[in-house]
Amino acid sequence: MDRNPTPTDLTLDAMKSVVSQAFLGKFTAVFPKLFKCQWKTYEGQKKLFANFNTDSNNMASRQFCVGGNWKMNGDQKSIAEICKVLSGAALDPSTQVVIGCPAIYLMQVRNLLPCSIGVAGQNSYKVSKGAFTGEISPAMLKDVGVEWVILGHSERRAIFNESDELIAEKAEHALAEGLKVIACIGESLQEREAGKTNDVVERQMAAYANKIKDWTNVVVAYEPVWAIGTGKTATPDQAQEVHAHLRKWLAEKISPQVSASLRIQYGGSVTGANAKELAKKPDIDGFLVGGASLKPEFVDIINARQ
Ligand SMILES: O=C(CO)COP(=O)(O)O
Repeated sequence: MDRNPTPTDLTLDAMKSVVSQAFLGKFTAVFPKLFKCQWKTYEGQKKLFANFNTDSNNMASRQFCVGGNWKMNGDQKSIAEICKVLSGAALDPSTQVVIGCPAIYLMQVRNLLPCSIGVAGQNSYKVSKGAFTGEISPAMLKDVGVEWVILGHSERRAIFNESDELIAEKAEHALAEGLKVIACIGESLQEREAGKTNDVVERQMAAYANKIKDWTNVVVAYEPVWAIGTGKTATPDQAQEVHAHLRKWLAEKISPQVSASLRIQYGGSVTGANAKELAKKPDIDGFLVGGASLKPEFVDIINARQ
Protein backbone atom coordinates (compact mmCIF):
# COMPACT_ATOMS: atom_id res chain seq x y z
CA MET A 1 0.00 0.00 0.00
CA ASP A 2 1.60 3.30 -0.98
CA ARG A 3 -0.60 5.38 1.31
CA ASN A 4 -1.28 5.31 5.02
CA PRO A 5 -3.88 2.68 5.91
CA THR A 6 -7.28 4.19 6.68
CA PRO A 7 -9.54 2.90 9.49
CA THR A 8 -11.53 1.10 6.73
CA ASP A 9 -8.42 -0.72 5.51
CA LEU A 10 -7.67 -1.73 9.07
CA THR A 11 -11.20 -3.00 9.68
CA LEU A 12 -11.15 -5.00 6.43
CA ASP A 13 -7.80 -6.53 7.40
CA ALA A 14 -9.18 -7.44 10.82
CA MET A 15 -12.26 -9.06 9.23
CA LYS A 16 -10.10 -11.03 6.81
CA SER A 17 -8.01 -12.19 9.74
CA VAL A 18 -11.07 -13.29 11.74
CA VAL A 19 -12.48 -15.22 8.76
CA SER A 20 -9.17 -16.92 8.08
CA GLN A 21 -8.81 -17.79 11.76
CA ALA A 22 -12.34 -19.30 11.78
CA PHE A 23 -11.39 -21.28 8.68
CA LEU A 24 -8.19 -22.43 10.31
CA GLY A 25 -10.14 -23.52 13.40
CA LYS A 26 -11.69 -26.36 11.38
CA PHE A 27 -8.27 -27.80 10.79
CA THR A 28 -6.94 -27.47 14.30
CA ALA A 29 -7.09 -31.17 15.02
CA VAL A 30 -5.38 -32.09 11.76
CA PHE A 31 -2.67 -29.43 11.69
CA PRO A 32 -1.98 -28.45 15.30
CA LYS A 33 1.49 -27.10 14.55
CA LEU A 34 0.26 -24.96 11.66
CA PHE A 35 -2.60 -23.68 13.77
CA LYS A 36 -0.31 -22.80 16.69
CA CYS A 37 1.96 -20.90 14.37
CA GLN A 38 -0.87 -19.04 12.64
CA TRP A 39 -2.43 -18.21 15.96
CA LYS A 40 0.81 -16.78 17.35
CA THR A 41 1.14 -14.62 14.25
CA TYR A 42 -2.48 -13.54 14.60
CA GLU A 43 -1.98 -12.63 18.27
CA GLY A 44 1.08 -10.60 17.31
CA GLN A 45 -0.82 -8.79 14.58
CA LYS A 46 -3.73 -8.11 16.92
CA LYS A 47 -1.37 -6.51 19.42
CA LEU A 48 0.29 -4.48 16.68
CA PHE A 49 -3.14 -3.50 15.44
CA ALA A 50 -4.15 -2.25 18.88
CA ASN A 51 -1.06 -0.05 18.91
CA PHE A 52 -1.45 1.02 15.34
CA ASN A 53 -1.38 4.70 14.71
CA THR A 54 -2.29 6.07 11.31
CA ASP A 55 0.53 8.58 11.76
CA SER A 56 3.02 6.50 9.77
CA ASN A 57 5.91 8.36 11.33
CA ASN A 58 5.04 6.84 14.68
CA MET A 59 7.20 4.04 16.09
CA ALA A 60 4.07 1.95 16.78
CA SER A 61 3.52 1.57 13.03
CA ARG A 62 6.86 -0.25 12.63
CA GLN A 63 7.04 -3.78 13.98
CA PHE A 64 9.79 -4.19 16.58
CA CYS A 65 12.38 -6.59 15.18
CA VAL A 66 15.10 -8.31 17.21
CA GLY A 67 17.85 -10.28 15.53
CA GLY A 68 20.35 -12.57 17.19
CA ASN A 69 23.69 -12.75 15.42
CA TRP A 70 25.49 -15.81 16.71
CA LYS A 71 28.52 -15.02 14.52
CA MET A 72 30.99 -17.98 14.42
CA ASN A 73 29.86 -19.45 17.75
CA GLY A 74 28.15 -22.58 18.99
CA ASP A 75 28.13 -26.28 18.25
CA GLN A 76 25.30 -28.75 17.70
CA LYS A 77 24.82 -29.28 21.44
CA SER A 78 24.82 -25.63 22.56
CA ILE A 79 22.69 -24.60 19.59
CA ALA A 80 20.08 -27.24 20.48
CA GLU A 81 20.01 -25.80 24.01
CA ILE A 82 19.51 -22.20 22.85
CA CYS A 83 16.76 -23.31 20.46
CA LYS A 84 15.07 -25.13 23.34
CA VAL A 85 15.13 -21.99 25.49
CA LEU A 86 13.75 -19.85 22.64
CA SER A 87 11.07 -22.38 21.71
CA GLY A 88 9.82 -22.63 25.28
CA ALA A 89 10.01 -18.95 26.22
CA ALA A 90 7.09 -16.54 26.39
CA LEU A 91 8.14 -14.16 23.62
CA ASP A 92 6.30 -10.92 22.93
CA PRO A 93 4.14 -11.96 19.95
CA SER A 94 4.29 -8.47 18.45
CA THR A 95 8.10 -8.62 18.15
CA GLN A 96 9.62 -10.18 15.05
CA VAL A 97 12.55 -12.44 15.94
CA VAL A 98 15.30 -13.57 13.58
CA ILE A 99 18.26 -15.80 14.40
CA GLY A 100 21.44 -15.46 12.32
CA CYS A 101 23.41 -18.65 12.76
CA PRO A 102 26.52 -20.14 11.14
CA ALA A 103 25.75 -21.57 7.69
CA ILE A 104 26.54 -25.12 8.67
CA TYR A 105 23.85 -25.10 11.39
CA LEU A 106 21.10 -23.31 9.45
CA MET A 107 19.11 -26.46 8.70
CA GLN A 108 19.40 -27.70 12.28
CA VAL A 109 18.20 -24.35 13.62
CA ARG A 110 15.39 -24.06 11.08
CA ASN A 111 14.17 -27.51 12.16
CA LEU A 112 14.42 -26.79 15.88
CA LEU A 113 12.83 -23.33 16.03
CA PRO A 114 9.10 -22.66 15.65
CA CYS A 115 8.08 -21.00 12.38
CA SER A 116 7.29 -17.78 14.27
CA ILE A 117 11.05 -17.27 14.63
CA GLY A 118 12.89 -16.40 11.41
CA VAL A 119 16.32 -17.76 10.55
CA ALA A 120 19.05 -15.78 8.78
CA GLY A 121 22.28 -16.58 7.02
CA GLN A 122 25.16 -14.32 8.07
CA ASN A 123 26.35 -13.76 4.52
CA SER A 124 25.46 -14.65 0.93
CA TYR A 125 27.11 -14.04 -2.43
CA LYS A 126 25.87 -11.82 -5.25
CA VAL A 127 25.04 -14.60 -7.74
CA SER A 128 22.96 -17.76 -7.45
CA LYS A 129 25.57 -20.45 -8.23
CA GLY A 130 28.92 -21.17 -9.82
CA ALA A 131 32.64 -21.39 -9.20
CA PHE A 132 32.83 -19.38 -5.97
CA THR A 133 34.50 -21.74 -3.52
CA GLY A 134 33.39 -21.23 0.05
CA GLU A 135 30.42 -19.00 -0.75
CA ILE A 136 26.71 -19.66 -0.32
CA SER A 137 23.92 -18.09 -2.35
CA PRO A 138 20.51 -16.69 -1.47
CA ALA A 139 18.98 -19.51 -3.56
CA MET A 140 20.70 -22.04 -1.29
CA LEU A 141 19.48 -20.27 1.84
CA LYS A 142 15.95 -20.34 0.50
CA ASP A 143 16.33 -23.98 -0.46
CA VAL A 144 16.82 -24.92 3.21
CA GLY A 145 13.95 -22.77 4.48
CA VAL A 146 15.95 -19.69 5.46
CA GLU A 147 14.17 -16.39 4.76
CA TRP A 148 16.69 -13.80 5.92
CA VAL A 149 20.31 -12.82 5.47
CA ILE A 150 22.52 -10.42 7.42
CA LEU A 151 24.74 -8.42 5.07
CA GLY A 152 27.39 -5.75 5.49
CA HIS A 153 28.27 -6.58 9.08
CA SER A 154 31.31 -4.58 10.22
CA GLU A 155 33.24 -7.84 10.70
CA ARG A 156 32.67 -8.67 7.02
CA ARG A 157 33.74 -5.16 6.10
CA ALA A 158 36.84 -4.99 8.31
CA ILE A 159 38.14 -8.59 8.38
CA PHE A 160 37.06 -9.75 4.92
CA ASN A 161 37.51 -6.39 3.17
CA GLU A 162 33.99 -6.23 1.81
CA SER A 163 33.37 -2.91 0.09
CA ASP A 164 30.20 -0.81 0.21
CA GLU A 165 29.64 -1.75 -3.45
CA LEU A 166 30.02 -5.51 -3.01
CA ILE A 167 27.70 -5.45 0.01
CA ALA A 168 25.11 -3.49 -1.94
CA GLU A 169 25.34 -5.95 -4.84
CA LYS A 170 24.84 -8.82 -2.41
CA ALA A 171 21.81 -7.07 -0.94
CA GLU A 172 20.36 -6.41 -4.40
CA HIS A 173 20.72 -10.07 -5.38
CA ALA A 174 19.40 -11.42 -2.06
CA LEU A 175 16.29 -9.22 -2.36
CA ALA A 176 15.77 -10.23 -5.99
CA GLU A 177 15.88 -13.88 -4.86
CA GLY A 178 13.17 -13.18 -2.30
CA LEU A 179 15.19 -13.02 0.92
CA LYS A 180 14.72 -10.38 3.58
CA VAL A 181 17.89 -8.46 4.32
CA ILE A 182 19.32 -7.05 7.52
CA ALA A 183 21.62 -4.40 6.06
CA CYS A 184 24.31 -3.36 8.54
CA ILE A 185 26.05 -0.01 8.76
CA GLY A 186 28.10 1.78 11.41
CA GLU A 187 31.14 3.93 12.09
CA SER A 188 34.44 3.05 13.78
CA LEU A 189 35.66 4.73 16.95
CA GLN A 190 38.18 6.75 14.94
CA GLU A 191 35.44 7.96 12.62
CA ARG A 192 33.18 8.89 15.54
CA GLU A 193 35.97 10.76 17.29
CA ALA A 194 36.71 12.62 14.08
CA GLY A 195 33.05 13.73 13.96
CA LYS A 196 32.41 11.67 10.83
CA THR A 197 29.59 9.41 12.06
CA ASN A 198 26.90 10.94 9.86
CA ASP A 199 29.17 11.00 6.78
CA VAL A 200 30.05 7.32 7.20
CA VAL A 201 26.50 6.05 7.68
CA GLU A 202 25.28 8.24 4.80
CA ARG A 203 27.99 6.81 2.52
CA GLN A 204 27.06 3.23 3.49
CA MET A 205 23.34 3.94 3.03
CA ALA A 206 23.96 5.62 -0.34
CA ALA A 207 25.74 2.48 -1.57
CA TYR A 208 22.72 0.36 -0.61
CA ALA A 209 20.38 2.92 -2.16
CA ASN A 210 22.26 2.69 -5.49
CA LYS A 211 21.14 -0.92 -5.76
CA ILE A 212 17.96 -1.23 -3.67
CA LYS A 213 14.80 0.08 -5.29
CA ASP A 214 12.23 -1.55 -3.02
CA TRP A 215 12.94 -1.30 0.71
CA THR A 216 9.96 -3.41 1.87
CA ASN A 217 12.11 -6.42 2.78
CA VAL A 218 14.99 -4.50 4.29
CA VAL A 219 15.78 -3.83 7.93
CA VAL A 220 18.76 -1.54 8.57
CA ALA A 221 21.00 -2.37 11.54
CA TYR A 222 22.98 0.58 12.86
CA GLU A 223 25.93 -0.94 14.70
CA PRO A 224 28.66 1.46 15.77
CA VAL A 225 31.85 -0.61 15.54
CA TRP A 226 33.16 0.76 18.85
CA ALA A 227 30.13 -0.71 20.63
CA ILE A 228 30.36 -4.21 19.14
CA GLY A 229 31.58 -6.82 21.61
CA THR A 230 33.14 -4.14 23.81
CA GLY A 231 30.53 -3.84 26.55
CA LYS A 232 30.46 -0.14 25.65
CA THR A 233 26.87 0.37 24.47
CA ALA A 234 25.86 3.58 22.75
CA THR A 235 23.66 5.50 25.16
CA PRO A 236 19.99 5.61 24.18
CA ASP A 237 20.50 9.27 23.19
CA GLN A 238 23.58 8.52 21.07
CA ALA A 239 21.77 5.73 19.24
CA GLN A 240 18.58 7.77 18.81
CA GLU A 241 20.56 10.68 17.37
CA VAL A 242 22.01 8.54 14.56
CA HIS A 243 18.70 6.74 13.93
CA ALA A 244 16.89 10.08 13.63
CA HIS A 245 19.60 11.31 11.27
CA LEU A 246 19.16 8.20 9.13
CA ARG A 247 15.42 8.75 8.99
CA LYS A 248 15.97 12.34 7.86
CA TRP A 249 18.44 11.15 5.21
CA LEU A 250 15.95 8.52 4.00
CA ALA A 251 13.18 11.12 3.76
CA GLU A 252 15.39 13.41 1.68
CA LYS A 253 17.17 10.86 -0.51
CA ILE A 254 14.64 8.04 -0.87
CA SER A 255 11.11 9.04 0.16
CA PRO A 256 9.10 10.12 3.22
CA GLN A 257 7.25 6.76 3.01
CA VAL A 258 10.46 4.70 3.20
CA SER A 259 11.74 6.95 5.98
CA ALA A 260 8.57 6.36 8.01
CA SER A 261 8.31 2.62 7.42
CA LEU A 262 11.90 1.30 7.27
CA ARG A 263 12.91 -0.38 10.49
CA ILE A 264 16.25 0.58 12.00
CA GLN A 265 17.76 -1.74 14.59
CA TYR A 266 20.50 -0.78 17.00
CA GLY A 267 23.38 -3.20 17.61
CA GLY A 268 26.40 -3.08 19.90
CA SER A 269 26.60 -4.56 23.42
CA VAL A 270 22.84 -4.80 23.83
CA THR A 271 21.99 -6.76 26.98
CA GLY A 272 18.97 -7.72 29.02
CA ALA A 273 19.89 -4.84 31.32
CA ASN A 274 20.07 -1.99 28.76
CA ALA A 275 17.52 -3.10 26.15
CA LYS A 276 14.45 -1.56 27.78
CA GLU A 277 15.87 1.97 27.87
CA LEU A 278 17.11 1.75 24.27
CA ALA A 279 13.74 0.37 23.15
CA LYS A 280 11.94 3.47 24.44
CA LYS A 281 13.57 5.68 21.82
CA PRO A 282 11.19 6.55 19.00
CA ASP A 283 13.52 5.69 16.10
CA ILE A 284 14.92 2.45 17.52
CA ASP A 285 12.84 -0.35 16.01
CA GLY A 286 14.68 -3.32 17.45
CA PHE A 287 18.14 -4.74 18.00
CA LEU A 288 20.81 -6.83 16.37
CA VAL A 289 22.39 -8.70 19.24
CA GLY A 290 25.69 -10.59 19.30
CA GLY A 291 26.98 -12.03 22.58
CA ALA A 292 23.74 -11.76 24.53
CA SER A 293 21.81 -13.64 21.83
CA LEU A 294 23.67 -16.80 22.88
CA LYS A 295 22.35 -16.49 26.43
CA PRO A 296 18.92 -16.84 28.05
CA GLU A 297 18.85 -13.03 28.56
CA PHE A 298 18.10 -12.78 24.84
CA VAL A 299 14.48 -13.45 25.83
CA ASP A 300 14.48 -10.21 27.90
CA ILE A 301 15.87 -8.31 24.90
CA ILE A 302 13.11 -9.69 22.66
CA ASN A 303 10.57 -8.62 25.28
CA ALA A 304 12.10 -5.16 25.79
CA ARG A 305 8.98 -3.33 24.62
CA GLN A 306 6.64 -5.23 27.00
O1 LIG B 1 27.80 -7.32 16.12
C1 LIG B 1 26.78 -7.36 16.78
C2 LIG B 1 25.52 -7.91 16.23
O2 LIG B 1 25.62 -8.06 14.85
C3 LIG B 1 26.75 -6.89 18.17
O3 LIG B 1 27.55 -7.72 18.92
P1 LIG B 1 27.50 -7.60 20.52
O4 LIG B 1 26.05 -7.59 20.92
O5 LIG B 1 28.23 -8.82 21.01
O6 LIG B 1 28.18 -6.33 20.86
